[in-house]
Amino acid sequence: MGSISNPPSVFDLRSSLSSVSAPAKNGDGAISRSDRPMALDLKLNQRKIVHGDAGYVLEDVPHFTDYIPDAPNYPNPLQDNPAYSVVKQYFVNTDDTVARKIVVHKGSPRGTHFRRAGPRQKVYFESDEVHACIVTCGGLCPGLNTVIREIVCGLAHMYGVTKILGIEGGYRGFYARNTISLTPKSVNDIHKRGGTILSTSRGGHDTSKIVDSIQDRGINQVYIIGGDGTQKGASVIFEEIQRRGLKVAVVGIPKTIDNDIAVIDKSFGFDTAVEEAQRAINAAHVEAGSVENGIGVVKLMGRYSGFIAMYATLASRDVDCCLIPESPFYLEGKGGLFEFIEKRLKENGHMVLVVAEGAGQELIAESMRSMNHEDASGNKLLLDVGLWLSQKIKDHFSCKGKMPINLKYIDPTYMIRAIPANASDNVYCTLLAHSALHGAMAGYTGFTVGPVNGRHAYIPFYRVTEARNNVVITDRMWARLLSSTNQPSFLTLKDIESVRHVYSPKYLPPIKVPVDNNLPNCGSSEEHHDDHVADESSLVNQISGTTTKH
Ligand SMILES: Nc1ncnc2c1ncn2[C@@H]1O[C@H](COP(=O)(O)OP(=O)(O)OP(=O)(O)O)[C@@H](O)[C@H]1O
Ligand SMILES: O=P(O)(O)OC[C@H]1O[C@](O)(CO)[C@@H](O)[C@@H]1O
Ligand SMILES: [Mg+2]
Repeated sequence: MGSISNPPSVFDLRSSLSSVSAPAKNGDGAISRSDRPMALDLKLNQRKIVHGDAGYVLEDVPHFTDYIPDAPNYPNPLQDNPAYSVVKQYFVNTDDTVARKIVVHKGSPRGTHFRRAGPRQKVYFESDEVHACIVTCGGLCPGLNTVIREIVCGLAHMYGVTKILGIEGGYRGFYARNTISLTPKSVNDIHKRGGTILSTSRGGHDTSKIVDSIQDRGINQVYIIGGDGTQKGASVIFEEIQRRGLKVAVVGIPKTIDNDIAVIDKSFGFDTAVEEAQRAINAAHVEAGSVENGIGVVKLMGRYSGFIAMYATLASRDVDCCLIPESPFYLEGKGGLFEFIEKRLKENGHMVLVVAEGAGQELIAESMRSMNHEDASGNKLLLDVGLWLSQKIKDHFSCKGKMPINLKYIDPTYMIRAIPANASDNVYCTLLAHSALHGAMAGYTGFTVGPVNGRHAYIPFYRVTEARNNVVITDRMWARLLSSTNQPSFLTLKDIESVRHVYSPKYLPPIKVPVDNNLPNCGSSEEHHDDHVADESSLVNQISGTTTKH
């Protein structure tokens, strides 16, 4: 496939380890601790990067043979399976890779690629040797049970695996709970239920206790379903397993209702959540449209990323304003939210506002002077922006001389994630589960599965854990939203330039917030805030829209 380069932080494990003399192994095929060569320790956890012609780069995932050079392999039993053996080219070509970027220019380098997911001709487990386990961590997401079901049924029906354990209650279940046996019969109907039959948790990641439990139980395939935190946890479990020289495949299946996992096209359950959010937005629209100066406020999930709010808004077309964590906003003065609400009420007599739970946190902190609480996993605990914003709007319009309003606040947050997956998410979950188990059977480990530009791929853990997927407010999708709602962008040209250069909510420049500590604030809405005065330049016009919404 091309030459392998060795820049300082990059090196090819397979070629380097082939020069390490084969160490002694214990009964389960693992290299015993005392016999493990130093070279192995030093070369573990390095990235596998292969360079090819014309700027081609493969960011490969680890394989058993990287640290167990003489791991035996066997023909894939699928070749004798009547359902699959008739499929032309059922097995993936070992050289198939998936491009990270598909929009390219003449002469641009071929760029980063990932190994294509799917069944291989050779497997590194015999069917009766496999002892798999499945764990779900983090928050709920539609489709969790479908993924569990499809891993169990896929392993059983395609590879004849009979030993599959469910780890209950997330990571801490490895060392603090009993396991449950999973069979195709016991999981048959679970995709019709929301939640996870294995239950889940935050916190409790104790790497050595988890790996001890895996080793003690003789587990050799670990399927870990969860979000960004879970994938970080899976990555350190994999590192420890590799350090101990165990033949154990560690596979991450990305789960996040917020759609904030990098590289993959979309996370499962996201479409279902967006669909369910429509019901709340419809209710807000009906309520707002049935009274004079009605305002419907809907809070949707999205801790750091506003994808659910953005897509729910775009899908609904009833939303007048969408606020997300990535796009700072302000309330008072020219170009502020209150001015926009007043304008829209005068034009239409009602309006709907969708706010992602992570939006406006700095504004709330400013007026409440409290923040920085964390959950068991270390995630920031958010202040309730929906309640806060509703109160602020009510206070503003209750001032003498302002128009009377009728505001209804709808908070469907948990309702959009505690439901079963819709049809397309269910199919997507099947593909994820199959990609995961084909990869584990083929000896790959330390990877996350997911679609990249429509093709399923094996992605190294570091790729999905080192950055978060955010709505890019200088991209066309956010511009589409702004032109659909015709809301102000709340940004100056300077802000736009800053987000272009360093895109991440935590790097957003501090926004000058009008003083709003005294409730209710009946200050003049004519007050000018120069930092936010809408600039008439073409860029601002392009993203803020100018026409009236009906
Ligand atoms: N950096 C980390 N290293 C090891 N384990 C981690 C790390 N971050 C999180 N975890 C563990 O991963 C599990 C899930 O993390 P978290 O609660 O952040 O949810 P998540 O996987 O990000 O899902 P969600 O999308 O619901 O937030 C927890 O048990 C937590 O202890
Ligand atoms: O209340 P819990 O279970 O901690 O989950 C809430 C969080 O989980 C998510 O759904 C996913 O991270 C966020 O949108 C939300 O902030
Ligand atoms: Mg998370």
